[in-house]
Amino acid sequence: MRTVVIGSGSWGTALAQVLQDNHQEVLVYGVAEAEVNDINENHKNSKYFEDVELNPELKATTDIQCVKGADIVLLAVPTIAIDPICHQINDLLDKKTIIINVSKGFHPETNERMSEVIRRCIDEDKLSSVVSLIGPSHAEEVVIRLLTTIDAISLNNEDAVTVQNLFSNQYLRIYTGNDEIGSELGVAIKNVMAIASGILSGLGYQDNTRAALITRGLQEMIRYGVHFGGQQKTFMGLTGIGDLIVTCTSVHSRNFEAGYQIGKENSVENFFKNNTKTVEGVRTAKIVHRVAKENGIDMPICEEVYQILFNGKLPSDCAQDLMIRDLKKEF
Ligand SMILES: NC(=O)C1=CN([C@@H]2O[C@H](COP(=O)(O)OP(=O)(O)OC[C@H]3O[C@@H](n4cnc5c(N)ncnc54)[C@H](OP(=O)(O)O)[C@@H]3O)[C@@H](O)[C@H]2O)C=CC1
Ligand SMILES: O=C(CO)COP(=O)(O)O
Repeated sequence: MRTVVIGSGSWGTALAQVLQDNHQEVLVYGVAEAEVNDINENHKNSKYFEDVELNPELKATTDIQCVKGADIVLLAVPTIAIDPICHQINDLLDKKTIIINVSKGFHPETNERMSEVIRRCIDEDKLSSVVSLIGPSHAEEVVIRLLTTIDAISLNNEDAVTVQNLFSNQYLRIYTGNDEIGSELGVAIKNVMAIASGILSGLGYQDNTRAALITRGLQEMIRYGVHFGGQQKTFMGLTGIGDLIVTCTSVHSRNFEAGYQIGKENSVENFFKNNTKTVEGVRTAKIVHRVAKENGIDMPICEEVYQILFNGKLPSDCAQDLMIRDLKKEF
């Protein structure tokens, strides 16, 4: 099986290295020449991983033609780039290909999940199926081979098992599943919760508050996911509580880090002025606000994050407002 990884950022590099470690045929395609040269010449991707020595066999290219003849294409670009990238590669694919999605979020205009975007953009005769390879996994840890478990989620079980076998090894364990809706909604919305968790930490709140955020945040994820056809049990798994924990508690999380700065400064101004990182939860907060309103889904934590990011509400006021809402039963 020949795999092309589109995106020479942090997750693309870490996942390509997994395949290289597994002695699979793999090539990274990147738009940034500096990243591609760094991988080929120095066996590093210093922009994302500083001094980490990559598998020296790993190779990268800036030539998109490399997609031709691929059995598997793994898309490791931000959600906003999935639609244009799919249109770009559609003309180059020459057989039924497994497309692996690892992005967490929604299409910025249509609200589609990533699998839906890919199925819309890739011709039916060129697509075997979409497999979402998602779960609690910071690239910074996978790239140094720390033990990690994630899911290969697909409507096509055979392709999910193919991906499971290709990527699994002694430091990465892949489970399969078929609840595409529940899984993709879980990993998208947890990014909003990670921003909330960072905000609360930046404001000075500690362990009790984070436990409350994770527990009540999970209820919001379930409410939203089940409304759109996801299975409740999925949210108890790697793409639900698993991914929620890892991003709400980790210094590696860019969503948490963004929230932390916003909470610390009690303002979004500097974040929006200076941020250059992929912080998917920001766009997701906007979409969840819109969709939840249209569908009458109660998402109080997501709504406060939206108000902070886009309506100028003070983070400290949001934390207090969540506490003084009408009292109710837990379940
Ligand atoms: N990093 C992680 O630990 C994890 C990330 N994810 C998800 O993976 C997705 C990708 O994130 P991640 O790798 O972290 O992001 P990064 O910011 O680390 O890297 C993104 C890469 O995509 C490139 N890129 C952007 N637009 C295009 C395009 N149109 N064509 C080709 N390349 C493009 C960027 O190039 P340039 O440098 O030139 O901007 C960069 O190399 C996100 O949805 C994220 O939520 C999921 C699990 C773990
Ligand atoms: O999705 C992730 C870990 O599972 C990565 O989180 P961040 O995008 O917040 O860094």
